[in-house]
Formats: sequence, C-alpha cells, structure tokens
Amino acid sequence: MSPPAIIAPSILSADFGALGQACSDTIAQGADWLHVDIMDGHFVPNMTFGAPVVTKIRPHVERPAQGLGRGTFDCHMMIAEPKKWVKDFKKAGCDLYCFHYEAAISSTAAESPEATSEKKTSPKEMIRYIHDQGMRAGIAIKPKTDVRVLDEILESEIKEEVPDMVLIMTVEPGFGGQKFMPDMMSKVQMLRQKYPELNIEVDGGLSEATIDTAADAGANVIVAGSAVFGAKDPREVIGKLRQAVEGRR
Ligand SMILES: O=C(CO)[C@H](O)[C@H](O)COP(=O)(O)O
Repeated sequence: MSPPAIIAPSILSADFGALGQACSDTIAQGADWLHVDIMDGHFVPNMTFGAPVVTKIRPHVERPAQGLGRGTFDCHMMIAEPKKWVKDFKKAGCDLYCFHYEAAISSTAAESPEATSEKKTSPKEMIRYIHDQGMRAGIAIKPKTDVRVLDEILESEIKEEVPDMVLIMTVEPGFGGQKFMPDMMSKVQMLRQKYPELNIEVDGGLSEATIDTAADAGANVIVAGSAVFGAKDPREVIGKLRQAVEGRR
C-alpha cells in the first residue's frame, strides 16, 4: 500500500497581500501541508520570496507535533544555491527542505570545475546536511531530467543520505497555472514500483481534471496552486484531490 494522501496547496497562487491569513485558511479547509515555492530568478525565470517571509507566515499555521504531519511547510527551493539557505529556512520554520537535483549538481561543478565523480554525489551530501539541521529532505527533478539519476540516492545504505520525498515536476518550474505534463507519469510509475513506501510528490497543473492520472501512477503528495486558490470552494477541491489518491491506496 502506498503512503497516505497528502494535499499540499501551493501558496504561489494565494493572495500575497494577505499571505498569513491565506495559509491558516487553507489548513482550516482541509489541506495537510503548505507548499512554499521559493524562486531566485536564476534557477527559474521568476522570483518569489525568501526566509523573512516564511518567518512571518509560520505563526499563522500550527507546526506538526512530529514528523511531516498537518501544518508541514514544504519548501520547494527553486534556487541555484540550495546549500546556502538551509540554515535560514530551518530558522524560519521550514519542515521539509526540497532542493533540485539539477541545482545541486551544477553548484558542485561551479565550486570545483574539476569535480570528480565522487564530488557528483553532492545531492546525498545535501540530504545529509538538511537532516543534520533537523529538517526532512526532499529532492526534485525537472521534466527533462531522467528519473533514474535518483536510484543511486534512494538506494544509499546510509540512512541520513536517503530523501524523505521525491518531487516529480509536472511542468517546467517557474510559474503557476501551467498545463500538466502527463508524460511525466512514467517517472512516477517507475518510482512507485521500485519504492512502494516513498513519498512521491507531483507539482504543476494538478486539478480535478488531472488528479486521476497522477493518482493512478502512484503519486501520494499532491501540490495544487491555481486549482485550490482559484476555486469557489477550496475545501471541496482539496477533498476531491484527497479522495482520488485515497481511492488508489
Ligand atoms: O512549483 C510551481 C511552479 O514552479 C508551483 O508549485 C506549481 O506550478 C503549482 O501551481 P499550479 O497548481 O497552478 O500549476
């Protein structure tokens, strides 16, 4: 049986002028986590906000008593230098720090142009570092990245180097409101088959129209921005997304 359904509305589509209230309302409407999109204008062609804003919205949502329970701040770091901000986000109240595989690999290359294959295990070093700071770790891949790059990481014998979640992007990261890419579902299926207990998150274009495809493939953590924040009745949408995932467990 796959892990429980987790609905994580992306606050990228919330009213930034009343973000704290939007966060508490969304949890009250039945969301499990809040998906917090951090963009730096380098890794992706858009900017959002940094740790000071997370610090301000954190008190609006009660933190999970333990683990990745209700109220988890799932911070999706679409940034070129993911290691640089780990401590700041821990301090701001992030529970799950999800960095991009592509950023970790290229920041290693930037630090050391003569990087050896050993150096290229930097995603594992990142995961260990995030765990050392007392957060859960996620690793995300963009649509063009082969999912098989994750095997070596997921199969690490060192527990601290294994991520708590994998995020399969179902749009090119950078903007909300884009079209879901169904061809990303083969990545989800492959992961679910190999790792039955893994938290597999999908992000981009998820809605009542696309949730069945994602749930059939085996995704259990569902990010939805415009579908939730643009809805007349967000509670109903959150409930339907959850029902679709629960129905496949
Ligand atoms: O990471 C993201 C964009 O890079 C967003 O989380 C994602 O696109 C959610 O928005 P929507 O549900 O409207 O597609």
